[in-house]
Amino acid sequence: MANILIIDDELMVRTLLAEVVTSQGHTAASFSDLSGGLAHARAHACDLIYLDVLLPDGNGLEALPELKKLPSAPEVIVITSHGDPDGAEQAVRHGVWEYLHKPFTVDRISLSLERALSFRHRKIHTPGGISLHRPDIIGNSSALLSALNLAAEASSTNVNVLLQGETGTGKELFAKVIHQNSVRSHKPFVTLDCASCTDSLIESQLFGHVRGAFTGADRHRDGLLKLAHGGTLFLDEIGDLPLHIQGNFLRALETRRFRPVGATHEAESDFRLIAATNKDLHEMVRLDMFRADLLYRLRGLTITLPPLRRRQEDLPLLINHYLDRHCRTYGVCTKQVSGDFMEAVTVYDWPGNIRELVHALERACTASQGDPTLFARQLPTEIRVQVARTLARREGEHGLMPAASSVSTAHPHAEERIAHPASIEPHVQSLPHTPHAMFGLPAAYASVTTAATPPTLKEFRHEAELRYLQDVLRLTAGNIRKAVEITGLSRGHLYGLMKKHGISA
Ligand SMILES: Nc1ncnc2c1ncn2[C@@H]1O[C@H](COP(=O)(O)OP(=O)(O)OP(=O)(O)O)[C@@H](O)[C@H]1O
Repeated sequence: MANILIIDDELMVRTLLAEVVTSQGHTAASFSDLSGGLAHARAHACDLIYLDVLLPDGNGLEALPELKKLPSAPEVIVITSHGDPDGAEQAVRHGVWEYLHKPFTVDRISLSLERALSFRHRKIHTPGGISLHRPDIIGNSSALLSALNLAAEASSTNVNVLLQGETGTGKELFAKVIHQNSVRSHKPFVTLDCASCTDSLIESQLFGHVRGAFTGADRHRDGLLKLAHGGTLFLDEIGDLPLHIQGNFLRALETRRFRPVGATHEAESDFRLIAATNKDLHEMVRLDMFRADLLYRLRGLTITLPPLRRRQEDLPLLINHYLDRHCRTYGVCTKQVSGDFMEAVTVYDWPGNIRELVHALERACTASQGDPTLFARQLPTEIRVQVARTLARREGEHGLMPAASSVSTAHPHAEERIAHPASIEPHVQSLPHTPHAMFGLPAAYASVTTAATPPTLKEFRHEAELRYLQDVLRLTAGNIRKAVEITGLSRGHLYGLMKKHGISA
């Protein structure tokens, strides 16, 4: 049984809310003004407060900071007038559980009450907050955990969710996890990538069409809104939703009613919306490319996913996870990563985020074949080019490279097996290369992006191979046994390459 406080100046609203609350076995205390409600909240522990915005003695939203600090930390449902998106937005920004538009139905109140109390129950009974089942979302950085907390909150509510973040940060993954953890999990999760549909197609994709609605419409077809009934509609790249459809979609979002193309009657669907974008929707609103009222609606709860470069502490976990997966997929031996590999992935800024990391690991995995250790040279060339440039820039700025030992490693054993640049410093002090430059990238790298005629891939490979062999032999002081161990080549292959490049041990 929960204790519910109702603060609303309309008798009808107080009566309706109190009836629903008590019919579900909870207690209700009602007040028509803010001061009476606040006094009650200070004196009695509450689980949930229904709070009207416009009250005779003040604005309910202004009382939110005090209500949130109450020892019982109640959930708050703000009651706003219909068609007041700003009030709704403000309510959400104040961290309230949900907002209800007047007039509301008994069903709507019951549903929101049930969800708010179930959220509270889980919050109170789960140490450290609400749990979220997220086997596919890897990482424990604080930036990711903040996003996961919001996802947990989103999964306990029915509010619209807007996922923001650069490409490859996991927006679709989060959308699925929110759906899977919600009460709608047993219903469909329906996806539409707004960027991949033509303007003419997107309307019938969303709303469906009747037979004969347009040339080629030879039969009635349900749209995605309908298919998502009871479940979740995930609109990816919502910034690409054509302007002329945004109005109809907004209406569907507000009323859960819409008209299929060519139909005379409206259809209904109880869908929950999760939208994603990597565009700046506010800027699009400013440029009249996106409707402001739709943006307000979308932002019931906004989750911004951090780029990988802001959560580098997750790299070891992500690398382990995906290396294991790729090794299983390709049936190759389990891989470890070397210090220079970790350094490279830490220095690189991953503009394609986790998607790019996943592909880079896959390529490294296949490139390394039977070698149990991955080296930086097995990363895609573009990544190594960027790493080389960044390191060179840093060297220019600071006069020296960052210490290799400062780079975290996922596999300390790999470090033991592979001569760590830091551990061979005495050998190389007199050499023109710094330890990093030894296993850095050949000079041809710079010309790839700067020269008028960049080297061919063959020339580039040749130089990289030569430079690598020279560095390994310098590092091992010409010890072929050690060079074989480092390179992972057979003795015969190593000698063959040395001969090709005219190198003697
Ligand atoms: N935290 C994570 N843990 C493990 N894998 C992740 C994580 N985040 C994303 N991924 C993986 O990265 C890839 C890209 O993720 P996803 O498609 O969800 O990104 P997105 O932000 O929706 O990208 P886009 O904006 O380009 O559509 C997927 O393979 C996904 O499984």
